[in-house]
Amino acid sequence: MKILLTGSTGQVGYELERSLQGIGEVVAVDRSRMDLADLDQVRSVIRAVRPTLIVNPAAYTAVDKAESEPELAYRVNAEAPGLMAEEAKLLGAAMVHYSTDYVFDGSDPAPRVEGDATGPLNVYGASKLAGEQAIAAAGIPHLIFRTSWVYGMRGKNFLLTMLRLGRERDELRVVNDQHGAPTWSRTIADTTALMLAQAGAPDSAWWQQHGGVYHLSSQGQTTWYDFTRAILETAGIACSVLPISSAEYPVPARRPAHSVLSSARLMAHCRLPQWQEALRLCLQQ
Ligand SMILES: NC(=O)C1=CN([C@@H]2O[C@H](COP(=O)(O)OP(=O)(O)OC[C@H]3O[C@@H](n4cnc5c(N)ncnc54)[C@H](OP(=O)(O)O)[C@@H]3O)[C@@H](O)[C@H]2O)C=CC1
Ligand SMILES: Cc1cn([C@H]2C[C@H](O)[C@@H](COP(=O)(O)OP(=O)(O)O[C@H]3O[C@@H](C)C(=O)[C@@H](O)[C@H]3O)O2)c(=O)[nH]c1=O
Ligand SMILES: [Mg+2]
Repeated sequence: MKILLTGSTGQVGYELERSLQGIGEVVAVDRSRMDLADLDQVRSVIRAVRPTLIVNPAAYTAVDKAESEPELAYRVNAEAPGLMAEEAKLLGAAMVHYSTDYVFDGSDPAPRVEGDATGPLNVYGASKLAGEQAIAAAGIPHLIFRTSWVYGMRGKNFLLTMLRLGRERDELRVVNDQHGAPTWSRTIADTTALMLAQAGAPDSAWWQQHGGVYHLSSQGQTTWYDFTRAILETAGIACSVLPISSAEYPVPARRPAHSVLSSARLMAHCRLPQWQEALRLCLQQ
């Protein structure tokens, strides 16, 4: 199996490059080789590589910036994945894609299941939802993993931000009214590989039976405030943390209050760690 992997410089893409080695021959392309904002380039790279499987963790992930760059966010998060799916169809290839808890409006505190009504509150979430819909519309074998609050020891993420700020400052103010599940990039990559090992080639019956959208998050839930406390405590950093409301932390994009995902569908296939366990393992690296 020949795998075209995008976004290999990102948190999830970096881990995938390693996790997918056992699944097939990985052709990793970064932005310099395939810019998702350049749809002609996306098409020509896919036609040159001729993959059996496209794995697409590349995305426009700057949630606040997206509010002032909606066109670019939609091109990268919706049009490019839609085009990848159309090209996959021509090749008889399958596609793995990633989406977000921010497709939900967060009004319901109960964990969201895959079929629940969506209602993104911000441009990023809306553009990611449009990407999901474009892939589904192509009618190809596909897996879309919706994950949440991704962190790891590289790239830009909340964990690294808090480790830095916690060392620099005496006190942090962190929102305590947004609920979700922090998810380690390695959990996402390893789970992807596990599912692909079960799935087999794009023409196998597995895709018909088990394809579609899956929620993929750590188990349990927390708030950004409690996550920060756990990060600092686990890393042994002394810094006081003050819980605040979202209103006290003004930013351009609205975030959902409750975006906990139920990963029950996925857990019929594999195990997912508690968020505290994954955090501990990540910080041990
Ligand atoms: N980060 C999070 O908290 C969450 C992420 N997700 C989803 O998970 C997936 C993986 O996210 P994650 O790894 O965290 O994202 P990162 O922000 O860590 O990485 C994004 C990747 O996309 C690449 N990229 C961005 N714009 C372009 C472009 N125009 N052309 C080519 N490549 C581009 C980046 O390249 P470069 O290094 O050149 O910028 C980088 O490799 C995404 O689909 C995201 O929407 C879902 C929930 C939470
Ligand atoms: C740095 C900082 C942030 N915050 C708040 C802002 C925000 O509400 C929350 C988290 O900050 P972030 O900017 O990391 O959050 P955000 O960029 O919204 O993270 C999201 O990214 C996208 C890509 C996703 O798909 C989501 O699942 C989610 O992970 O913490 C504080 O309250 N205090 C602080 O000192
Ligand atoms: Mg962010």
